[in-house]
Amino acid sequence: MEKVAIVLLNLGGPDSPQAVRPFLENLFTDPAILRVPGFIRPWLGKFIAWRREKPAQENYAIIGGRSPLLELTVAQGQALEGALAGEEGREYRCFVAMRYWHPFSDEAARQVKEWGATRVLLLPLYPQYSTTTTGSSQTAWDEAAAKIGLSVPSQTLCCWHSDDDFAAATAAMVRESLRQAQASLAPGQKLRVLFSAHGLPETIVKQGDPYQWQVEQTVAAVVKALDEPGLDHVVCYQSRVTPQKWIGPSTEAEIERAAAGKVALLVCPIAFVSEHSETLVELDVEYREIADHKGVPGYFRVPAQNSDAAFIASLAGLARRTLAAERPLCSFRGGRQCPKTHTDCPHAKVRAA
Ligand SMILES: C=CC1=C(C)c2cc3[nH]c(cc4nc(cc5[nH]c(cc1n2)c(C)c5CCC(=O)O)C(CCC(=O)O)=C4C)c(C)c3C=C
Ligand SMILES: [Fe+2]
Ligand SMILES: [Fe+2]
Repeated sequence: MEKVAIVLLNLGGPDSPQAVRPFLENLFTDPAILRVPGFIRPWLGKFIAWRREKPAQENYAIIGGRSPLLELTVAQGQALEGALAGEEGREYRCFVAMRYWHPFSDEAARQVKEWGATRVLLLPLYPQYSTTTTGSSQTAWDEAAAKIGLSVPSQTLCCWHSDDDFAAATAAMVRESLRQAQASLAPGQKLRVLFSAHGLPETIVKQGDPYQWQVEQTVAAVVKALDEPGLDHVVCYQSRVTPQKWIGPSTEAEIERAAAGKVALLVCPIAFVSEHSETLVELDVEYREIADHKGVPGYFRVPAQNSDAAFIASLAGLARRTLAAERPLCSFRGGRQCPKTHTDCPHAKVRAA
């Protein structure tokens, strides 16, 4: 019997107000996030975390003082186990490895070893590859696996930005939200879909990160699956947290543009597949307030995928095809071949500057 451990890689989030500061310290001392010389990073990272603690705590306070990410990721794992169950000769078990808060990679690697996995599939819950997310998690996993002495064959499902089934599952959710939004708007009211992705400092994209290009591929695939001729839509970026220039247009700028044009908005989070502080607070509270204040004639949001059955089925298909090597395998396996630019991956392309 083959025992396949599917390790869900995710960001993690604080589980109490006291955890916000150490969570932020873990995030801002990650070399994939804070790209400054190593001797400055611990000091600068801790300083930025100290500065960010209060606003972040205030955000988490709105959703009960903690991130919902762990529960939602565990539920996705259970649903995925259900979708993969019953295969002859193979048993699947899902594990969760968070990058910046518990359970960390070494906790997950220990569990995988104890379970007696004969094979590992790393499944990042980020549809698009970024050196700051999947790349960073892969590095952390490799270090943890080496430390724990877990040495079974391992594959990484590095990115799935334009997978047909993922795009169809997302499009079905957008279609349902479009229908609800249109039903509550006055006849003839113009509506635009904002596909809002987490932003990234522009320098990181210039260094070869394929994230922005992959976000655009996701949006193109979802719009194609939606099949709504003439759909007014735009890709934009939210959650800027450092003073550098981040990729744009920003979601806030798009809200202002919609207000000026008297266009209603349906906002669809496109780079993260669970609800979290940036959907529940930034999109649902902060941006909604801006939209109301500026006079946007309607503001709606598409829910995140969470454990939506069609979405989970798309992950199951991706996992099966990757294990069977039917899906073009990314050269980014084991974190050794293209950890920096990821450019030699067959399904990653750096966006032209
Ligand atoms: C330079 C800083 C950051 C980069 C680069 C970055 C990239 C990045 N992040 C996500 C997804 C999430 N990030 C989340 C929280 C979060 N991210 C940063 C900073 C950067 N992220 C901070 C400081 C925080 C903490 C919250 C805050 O201070 O406001 C989350 C939410 C986690 C939760 O709610 O539990 C997600 C999700 C992506 C996809 C990405 C790059 C592509
Ligand atoms: Fe982030
Ligand atoms: Fe890839």
